[in-house]
Amino acid sequence: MTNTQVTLVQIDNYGPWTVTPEPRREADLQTMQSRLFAEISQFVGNRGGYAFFTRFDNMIAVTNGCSLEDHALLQESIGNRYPVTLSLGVATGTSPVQALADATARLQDAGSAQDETRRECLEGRGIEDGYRADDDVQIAHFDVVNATGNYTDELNAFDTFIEIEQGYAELMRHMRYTHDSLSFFVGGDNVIVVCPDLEAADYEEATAHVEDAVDVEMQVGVGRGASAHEAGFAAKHALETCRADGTRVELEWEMA
Ligand SMILES: Nc1nc2c(ncn2[C@@H]2O[C@H](COP(=O)(O)OP(=O)(O)OP(=O)(O)O)[C@@H](O)[C@H]2O)c(=O)[nH]1
Repeated sequence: MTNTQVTLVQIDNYGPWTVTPEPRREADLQTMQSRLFAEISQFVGNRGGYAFFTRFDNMIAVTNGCSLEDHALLQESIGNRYPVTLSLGVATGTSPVQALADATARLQDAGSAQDETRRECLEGRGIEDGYRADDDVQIAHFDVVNATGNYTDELNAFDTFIEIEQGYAELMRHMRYTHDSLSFFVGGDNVIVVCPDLEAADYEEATAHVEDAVDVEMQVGVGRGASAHEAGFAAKHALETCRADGTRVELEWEMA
């Protein structure tokens, strides 16, 4: 049974900061946001987690394997080196959506994202040592079938972007509302989805739904593991099998 540990990362009082004492140069904001994401991705990734940039002012991470002490160290390190601070909400659950909802509620209870007195909060709890299992995380790695041949080498780059984003938008909504899963665009034509215990039929249904709705064909490899990295790495191998065999869904634990 999955037990996903999810961390909501929120930049403290970021909206006001972007316009105080007057609006800051957009390129500087973009540079800082992407550097912050890189920091969080590296910090969490070194501990087996995955971080997703989502809206940049709010980022979401799968942090199985990261303790609350690790989270506090991340806050301290960012606070020492950047002009902004981070608040973190942490929660766990069999449903990634519910875990994220709980992590969000922890931060919302601590104060508004734009409350200048709410800084560097660390709220919630993670999975205690001794309670981890090898199948705590299920990750599905989706990708558009032959994106290069159908889109990248055929359409102008913006029209390709629209097609890929349409596929992502349909998939993310469907996985959220039908399969209790969190989907994140990670670049190119790839979407990484953090899932509860789903089966092959669920993934078959999801890819068929996206193709019916927006005419974008996807394939998916799925893995399980004690951490996002372990599950995600297994998913990447399963996706390689889709590419090699022309199959649409491969579950790493059901592969020969
Ligand atoms: N983040 C991430 N991006 C990837 C990964 N693999 C491929 N990509 C991105 O996806 C783009 C397209 O590569 P592929 O998905 O291999 O190409 P394709 O044309 O869709 O071919 P098939 O997947 O074999 O159908 C690349 O340019 C990368 O940007 C991955 O594991 N992670």
